[in-house]
Amino acid sequence: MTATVTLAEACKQYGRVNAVQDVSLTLHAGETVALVGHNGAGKTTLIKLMLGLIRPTAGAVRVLGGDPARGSASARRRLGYLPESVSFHLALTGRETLAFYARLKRVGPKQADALFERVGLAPAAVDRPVHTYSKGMRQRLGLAQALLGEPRVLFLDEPTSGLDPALRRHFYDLIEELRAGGATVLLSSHALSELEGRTDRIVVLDSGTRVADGTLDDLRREARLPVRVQVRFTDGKGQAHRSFAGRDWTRTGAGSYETRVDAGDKIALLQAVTQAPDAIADLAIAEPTLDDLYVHFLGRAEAGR
Ligand SMILES: Nc1ncnc2c1ncn2[C@@H]1O[C@H](COP(=O)(O)OP(=O)(O)OP(=O)(O)O)[C@@H](O)[C@H]1O
Repeated sequence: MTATVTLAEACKQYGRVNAVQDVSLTLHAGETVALVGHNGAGKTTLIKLMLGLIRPTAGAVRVLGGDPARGSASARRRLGYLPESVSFHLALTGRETLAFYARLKRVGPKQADALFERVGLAPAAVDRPVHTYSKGMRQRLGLAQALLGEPRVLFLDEPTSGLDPALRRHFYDLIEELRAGGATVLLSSHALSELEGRTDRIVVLDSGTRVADGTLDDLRREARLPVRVQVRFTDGKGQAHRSFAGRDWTRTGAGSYETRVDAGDKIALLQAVTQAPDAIADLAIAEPTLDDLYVHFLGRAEAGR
């Protein structure tokens, strides 16, 4: 895998605030990485370091083989950025706005026009002033701006906040296309549940420090959180089920019970549970969600302080 972004013990201090502390991180071509963390965890600061908008107080940042803060125009053209709050000149139309950014990136108007279709901005809207746009339309325009010049590395700060489910799905389809085309996509988000299955890797930041980094499976293995097994019995004899298959079960509804089991004991429990198939109307296994993992890693970081 080709590394496109490398941070080596990068730090950024604002006065006494350690916005980013000793973060080492490598992103690769064709990889979608989610950057998650609480408000003020340092996500935007980290993205600005990678964009070269600010310089690290200590450590090193390399993007596409160079120092992004030295910012050669050709290197910048290969980066795309969608900021958390997109603010456009409201009197300009969508087409004028994109043409403005296209000139800055030295991209021809044809490519800019093609992007409207790619991000799903309707032709009827393109020549209307931006002040008439809904939040979703502005976000599409923002994304078109970020995609100008076919960037090799894309930084998207809270890209789906405020978007309805259909728009979010369209947005993730686009991200998948970019990833398949070999781009590196880093997106910061608070919307953990929607990231599951949509990113290759998750990086958790807490108070400027990287506290976890891996695939969802890696994080699950590391966290060793219990798996929830839920069973619905064919009869409603409550008491008899509370110690079913040699475990304690908690009633969750009529005939439904739940128990928590270490990931390593899951198969043995399922074997025990399915010994009496006629007694079981339904069975479900709930792996720890990204929300569960996030709470775990933040709690662990707090305990270490
Ligand atoms: N220009 C700045 N001057 C001073 N402090 C700053 C500056 N930018 C960020 N900070 C501080 O650095 C820390 C990290 O902020 P940052 O915006 O990177 O967090 P974030 O994870 O993006 O937060 P959010 O999810 O709320 O957008 C915060 O304590 C913030 O107050």
